[in-house]
Amino acid sequence: MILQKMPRSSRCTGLQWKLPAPRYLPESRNVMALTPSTTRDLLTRLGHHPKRALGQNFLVDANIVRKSVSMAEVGPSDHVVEVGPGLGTLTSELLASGAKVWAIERDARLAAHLRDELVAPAAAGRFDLLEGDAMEHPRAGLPVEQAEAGFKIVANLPYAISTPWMEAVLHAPLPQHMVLMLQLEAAQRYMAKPGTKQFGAISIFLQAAFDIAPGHKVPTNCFHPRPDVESYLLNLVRKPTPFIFADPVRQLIRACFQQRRKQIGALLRGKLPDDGKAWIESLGAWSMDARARPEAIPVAAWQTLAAA
Ligand SMILES: C[S@@+](CC[C@H](N)C(=O)[O-])C[C@H]1O[C@@H](n2cnc3c(N)ncnc32)[C@H](O)[C@@H]1O
Repeated sequence: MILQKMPRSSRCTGLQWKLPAPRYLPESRNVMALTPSTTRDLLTRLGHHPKRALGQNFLVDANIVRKSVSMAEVGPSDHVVEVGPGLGTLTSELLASGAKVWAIERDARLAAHLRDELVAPAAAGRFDLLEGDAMEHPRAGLPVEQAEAGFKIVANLPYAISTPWMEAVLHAPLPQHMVLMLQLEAAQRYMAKPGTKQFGAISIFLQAAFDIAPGHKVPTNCFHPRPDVESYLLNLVRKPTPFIFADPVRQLIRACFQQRRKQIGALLRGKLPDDGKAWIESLGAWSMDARARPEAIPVAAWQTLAAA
């Protein structure tokens, strides 16, 4: 499905975004407006029933699609990773921006559809599709040299893998920018501040490397079929000096949050050569001591644990 003549007004209630003009793929072979009914028709034509296990809730709102691409400021020189292109809705808009897209899709039927529809002359050489599991290829097969030179990620993620996938992505080389559709609850955990119930290991790993730019709640009627949960479009911009936690430190932090009501002094006993005493002393800079609970300790303090 190639998008054209997208409606300017959002079908989703409550969203008042200033939108760029729609962009088109000039050589489209199968022109179709993006609406719930055209999406249903396409699924019928493909004989495809959305799979709950693969989180197949397809975007049916052109404004959200355009907004995702414009939030990531995608342009012709960009290399963009997309996880789960599905019917190719977001992919088409990414390609229309002139970017090179590296996508990974697990569903064989959808992958075949994408190969048929998106290897259009307009996108020739700019669409690289891997059929497989994003947990095995979190960057969709983007070559390491290209990843090091710079890339972005724009995706409507399968919600079931969002956190382990995010953990995998938070290793070097990091994307410059990520715009991700997520379950609202997951987004709230990623954005959580210390001292809140949602603050956890993933909040620390993510916020050490990325600044959180303004995002948006997305209503369930922007998808077909409608998901049971609320969604959020998360906008993440890599920090000028991003911090990446080494795996052993991540394990230690995760272990601390598994007993989040315990005091940090007790949690680190036997886990570090000096039982973490020197690091705990350094928590004084944040007016904390051995009695602090993991959820109260700020991201900057956790970063110094790497040196302990
Ligand atoms: C929420 S849908 C998004 C589809 C499309 N991008 C859209 O916005 O309409 C998630 C997509 O991810 C695919 N998917 C699910 N698990 C996956 C995995 N482990 N690796 C790669 N793709 C996966 C699904 O088949 C589906 O196409």
